[in-house]
Amino acid sequence: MTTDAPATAPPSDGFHVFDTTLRDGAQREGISLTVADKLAIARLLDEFGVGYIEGGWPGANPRDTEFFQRAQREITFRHATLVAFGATRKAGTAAADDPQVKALVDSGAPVVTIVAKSHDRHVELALRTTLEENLAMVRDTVAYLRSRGRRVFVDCEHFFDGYAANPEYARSVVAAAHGAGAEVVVLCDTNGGMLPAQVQAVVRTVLTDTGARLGVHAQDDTGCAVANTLAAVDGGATHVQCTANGYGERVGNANLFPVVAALELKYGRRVLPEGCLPEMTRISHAVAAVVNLPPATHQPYVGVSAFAHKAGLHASAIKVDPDLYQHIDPERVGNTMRMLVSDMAGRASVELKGKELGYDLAGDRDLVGRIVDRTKERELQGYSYEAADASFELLLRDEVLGRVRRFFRLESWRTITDQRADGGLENEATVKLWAKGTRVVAGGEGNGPVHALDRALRNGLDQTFPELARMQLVDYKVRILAGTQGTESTTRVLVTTSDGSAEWSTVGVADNVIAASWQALDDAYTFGLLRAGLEPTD
Ligand SMILES: CC(=O)SCCNC(=O)CCNC(=O)[C@H](O)C(C)(C)COP(=O)(O)OP(=O)(O)OC[C@H]1O[C@@H](n2cnc3c(N)ncnc32)[C@H](O)[C@@H]1OP(=O)(O)O
Ligand SMILES: CC(=O)C(=O)O
Repeated sequence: MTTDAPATAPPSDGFHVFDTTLRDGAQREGISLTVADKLAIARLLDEFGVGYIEGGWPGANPRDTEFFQRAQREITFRHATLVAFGATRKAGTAAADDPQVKALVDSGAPVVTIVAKSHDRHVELALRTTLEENLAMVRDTVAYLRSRGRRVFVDCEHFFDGYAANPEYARSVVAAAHGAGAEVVVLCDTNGGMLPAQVQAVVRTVLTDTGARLGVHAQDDTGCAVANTLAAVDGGATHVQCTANGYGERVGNANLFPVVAALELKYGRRVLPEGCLPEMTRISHAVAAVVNLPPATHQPYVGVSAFAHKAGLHASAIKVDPDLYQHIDPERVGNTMRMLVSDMAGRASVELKGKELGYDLAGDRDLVGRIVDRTKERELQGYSYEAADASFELLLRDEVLGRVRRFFRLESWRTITDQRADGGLENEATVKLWAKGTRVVAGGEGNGPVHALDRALRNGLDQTFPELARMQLVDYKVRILAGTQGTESTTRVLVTTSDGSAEWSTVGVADNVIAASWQALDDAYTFGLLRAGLEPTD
């Protein structure tokens, strides 16, 4: 991939999806990527089918320099071209003598993006040079990189603010870059303060005035980065710079996923290779896992809540046709529709949820009505079934069967916490249970009373149900529901359990946190045993 030979440009009508997660995305507070992380993200973005991956700023730090060396050795890109980012030469030096520019060539990346000042005030205050010298810096750097066989994109920093202050100068920077051989001149809303109508108008005018191929790079400080990116496309831009999940400096950048989905599904523009769009949800979540941030649940298109329906009225229409309350079929972006059951549910919500869980409730109005009523009663007591699918499934199952069937029944539990004089705490629990007709008494110790209770329960049941060994609690949340009553408040406990191949969530509600935890644990293991294919005997 390393080359000093002339690079081949893509077809002139080829729209560019340019990803800068590894450069601008990494500028987000809280993200710190290793080289291995960057390689993993580059692979994911290539799988997703973006055209360009800006990998970082070679020469600015050893990590980015190493990334370019390793990416070209270790990754066979199927769709993407690797891009190195840097700046125009320093004022008063030749581009060939500027170590920063040399590092861009040495990176071996076939495409280089250079950031250039296009706002006169920035040239004078930040660069501390003349307007004419800045134009020369742009021309020289582009021409030098072209002479070394690189395709060049120029990011005009603060373009829209600069255009508002001095349109003639901002335009002259675009013309200088274009004239020197830049393939795309990217108009940047660096401070993120623009609104869509402004962006569209400026892009359209600059396109007419300069004839340069234009791109857009929008920061999200007004919450309009995606809209501004699409407005630029409306104005004639054919290159969009985005980041996965909108990661980026300050509040972030234009989010790659809604931008690409809008271009493909709303504009009808093919910007990804065939078959890549349905990978979108998986890729978004996988990138979040690598950067070690939780995936945003309410992110458009790819969030777990993007197609989750809670209101009963919505469900009743969705039962007839999902299109009535969804702007697209979620499968087109690899997501799924989900029904949430809560006290806002109606019969249709329960029927659809039942179907999702494998129960055909259609045609039994009384049964569905009983499930709705029971759900609403329990929600009033503090249960929350939208976050506890497994507990809802047990409730539904009990109603369908007309009675409660379980693998084990509680006789009693007890926990003891000892505070020792040396400050240490000891927690013990005892459970008395009935399972398969046998009375079981078991104890357990733990680093808290709930942990001890969980251990006691498992100690009591592990001989009878060896399947429990595969299950473990992966999350435990407590919420106090009636805050005004202080320590007498009702407590809701949500537990998430995993058997290594799936996770499920259960809920318990009681005045006492340990009693609420017991209910959630009871549901968790009951559901797990059902999932393992066992039938309750009791
Ligand atoms: C809008 C954006 O997000 S652009 C991307 C910004 N990304 C980053 O800054 C991350 C990586 N940056 C770095 O590692 C460092 O800032 C480096 C290595 C690039 C430079 O570090 P230093 O040499 O110590 O300089 P420092 O960061 O203090 O200042 C930047 C210098 O670049 C100059 N500069 C800023 N923009 C440009 C430009 N478009 N063209 C040329 N020079 C520029 C500044 O005037 C300043 O020059 P000076 O050193 O003569 O004062
Ligand atoms: C180039 C860039 O990151 C910006 O102008 O915001």
